[in-house]
Amino acid sequence: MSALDASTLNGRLLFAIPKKGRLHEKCLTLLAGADIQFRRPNRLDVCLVQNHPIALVFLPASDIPSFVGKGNVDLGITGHDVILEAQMEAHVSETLRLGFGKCALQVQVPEAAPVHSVDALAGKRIVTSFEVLAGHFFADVDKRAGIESDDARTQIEYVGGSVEAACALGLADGIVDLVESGETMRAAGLRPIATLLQSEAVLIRSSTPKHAHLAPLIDKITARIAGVIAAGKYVICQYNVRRATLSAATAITPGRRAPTISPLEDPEWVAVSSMVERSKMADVMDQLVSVGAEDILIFNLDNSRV
Ligand SMILES: Nc1ncnc2c1ncn2[C@@H]1O[C@H](COP(=O)(O)OP(=O)(O)OP(=O)(O)O)[C@@H](O)[C@H]1O
Ligand SMILES: O=P(O)(O)OC[C@H]1O[C@H](OP(=O)(O)OP(=O)(O)O)[C@H](O)[C@@H]1O
Repeated sequence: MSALDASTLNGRLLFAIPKKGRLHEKCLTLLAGADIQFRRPNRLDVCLVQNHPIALVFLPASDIPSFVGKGNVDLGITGHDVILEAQMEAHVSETLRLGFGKCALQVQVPEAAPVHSVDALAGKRIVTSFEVLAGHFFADVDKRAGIESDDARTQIEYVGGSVEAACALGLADGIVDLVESGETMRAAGLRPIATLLQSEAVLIRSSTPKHAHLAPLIDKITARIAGVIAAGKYVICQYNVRRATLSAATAITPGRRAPTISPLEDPEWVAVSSMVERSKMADVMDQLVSVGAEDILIFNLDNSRV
């Protein structure tokens, strides 16, 4: 392919994807599920989609909120946390929660430190990659502690990564960092004392889009991605049940709109098919057995439009 220039991108919907890190691979899986086809040339952070008038732009997750918020890019996937850190929440609409990249932003201190609430960190040193959110949070802590002079305020120091090492290195009394499994925190000998926010990956678009003609394509891509997410979230539960206990069974599997009920050769029995949340599947099957359902089968969904 020849080198990209602005005219190649003209008229295309620009869709920002995290170029590396925790969200990257999951985004590629989503794009494949939505049949967004592309080949990314080595080292190029912009590439053309083959089957839609879209160009993918691979950017650091933390830069995506401002690109979308300022309207330079039409659509993006990033973390809810970095939208708040970039102070872009008024400039982007979070149109879909994507169900991955779930984590919490927490204040952490060394296991052995005699610190049990954030108030004990007032005026101390905090290291973080989230200096805006940590700054606002500790401004409140300082206020509660009656700290007014600039010299006495909690010091917020930015680092770009490996935040968890800061206390052991003697650089901080506490850190503000993301926690998912808690493995990194425990390995670094830290414990949480407060949660600033919960986050997950989200699909975002500009609140003040520059390219009105792209709205239908944005809606179509959003619907496709929603379908892929729903397909991962739900399973199809199918079973046979006596007509006499049908209402008890369908109360357990009401479906998203209504269950599908089909007659069987035996007039006393019906077959029921219904969408069930994957996380509730085992519980639902136990309950169906308890009301006399038989031949209970679960099917995965490859894709959906619900
Ligand atoms: N441990 C985690 N579990 C789940 N989601 C996470 C986790 N860490 C980060 N995230 C989410 O992924 C986003 C990107 O974080 P990640 O650490 O991958 O950044 P990055 O773009 O690779 O930058 P860097 O490598 O410079 O830290 C975060 O803003 C957050 O929403
Ligand atoms: O609770 P856990 O499951 O251990 O995940 C938390 C870790 O994940 C993130 O860092 P990442 O590994 O993405 O690397 P980074 O430190 O370079 O940002 C975050 O900054 C924590 O360090």
